Amino acid sequence: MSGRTTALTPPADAGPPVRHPEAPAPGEIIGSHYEYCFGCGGGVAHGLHLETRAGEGVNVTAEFTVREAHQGAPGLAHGGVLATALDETLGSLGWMLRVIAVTGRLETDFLRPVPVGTELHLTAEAVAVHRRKIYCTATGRIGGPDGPVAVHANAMFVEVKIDHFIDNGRKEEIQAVMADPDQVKVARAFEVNP
Ligand SMILES: CCCCC/C=C\C/C=C\C/C=C\C/C=C\CCCC(=O)SCCNC(=O)CCNC(=O)[C@H](O)C(C)(C)COP(=O)(O)OP(=O)(O)OC[C@H]1O[C@@H](n2cnc3c(N)ncnc32)[C@H](O)[C@@H]1OP(=O)(O)O
Repeated sequence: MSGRTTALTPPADAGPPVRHPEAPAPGEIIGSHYEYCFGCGGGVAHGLHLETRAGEGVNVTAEFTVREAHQGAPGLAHGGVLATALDETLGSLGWMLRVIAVTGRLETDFLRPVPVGTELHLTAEAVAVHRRKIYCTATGRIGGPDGPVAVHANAMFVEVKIDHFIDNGRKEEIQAVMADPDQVKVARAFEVNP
């Protein structure tokens, strides 16, 4: 056992999340961070193709249409796919704080079944920051921004440096992204973080 707490309640000395001055403007679409990301990449045929927009605070919204390839039970979305949609939306909060962060812990409540063909409307918000830890929540609603809540997550992301990917990713893919000027631009955007 690591001895670390698994609680998703921020510690008493956590601070409020602060929107970075160079965060994308409210309403701006936050493009995919990686073409082959299962959550947002355009290069993954059966991926979620999630499209995320910046909010006014340290928050984002996103939409995802459940397709045949995303089923668990007949005609219903797989729970893991729904968790992925929440995870991906939460991952985009890094753009609002201008840090790279990976999921440390993700706790998901599944409140309603989600049929194939549903447009799931997602929101995510950072609620507190403690050292490298970002505490956040996300909600997915059926059919529209005010639709019934189908899924909800509480999560804790951990800030990392770009080396997290360079050191741990498979060489083939790392070399390919480093040779792609658009991808290097995405990585650099996070490195300049005053
Ligand atoms: C140029 C090439 C690269 C190009 C890359 C392209 C683009 C990059 C841009 C954006 C990409 C960003 C993210 C991806 C985006 C979206 C996808 C959705 C998000 C994901 O899908 S992402 C994948 C799933 N995710 C992982 O693959 C993480 C695997 N994991 C680890 O890599 C380590 O585990 C890590 C780094 C999490 C921590 O490791 P570490 O050694 O850095 O730090 P440490 O362990 O000290 O933790 C520090 C503090 O967090 C606390 N803490 C940690 N884990 C905890 C837990 N589970 N529960 C409770 N507390 C926890 C500790 O207790 C301590 O707390 P305290 O500060 O209070 O002591």
